[in-house]
Amino acid sequence: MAQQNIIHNQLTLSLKSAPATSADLTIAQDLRDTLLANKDKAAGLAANMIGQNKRIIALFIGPIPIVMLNPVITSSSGEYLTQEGCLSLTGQRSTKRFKNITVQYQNENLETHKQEFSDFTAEVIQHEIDHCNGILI
Ligand SMILES: CSCC[C@H](NC=O)C(=O)O
Repeated sequence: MAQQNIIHNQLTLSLKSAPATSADLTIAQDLRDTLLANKDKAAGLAANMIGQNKRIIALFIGPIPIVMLNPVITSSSGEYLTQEGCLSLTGQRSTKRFKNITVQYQNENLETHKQEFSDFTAEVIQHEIDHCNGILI
């Protein structure tokens, strides 16, 4: 369980991540620790940003760091254009996002949840799921 370095290699970050299993819970803890260690500059992280190609993301919902394994967007609405940055890249880039999303994921106890998110939280989740698919802004 420890904070890890954020990687910036775009070739590595362009790989699609594999499904997460119960064998990957240490990665989930490391990702949460790394997010907390970067709380002044990061809203969210994906596991491939710490060199682990597994479908795990972490993000702040208010002050609370939330970890999601195998997140999938099951519905979305309200497309808009926005500008985003990324800890693994420099500068800001334009990207399309949805204002409202429904996400199915497993928590760190491997329990399945289905939840709706909106606005900035939804934007961060979309950004991190893109990372799981090897997509950078
Ligand atoms: C608005 S989405 C921005 C997400 C970004 N994290 C990188 O994966 C960050 O700045 O935390």
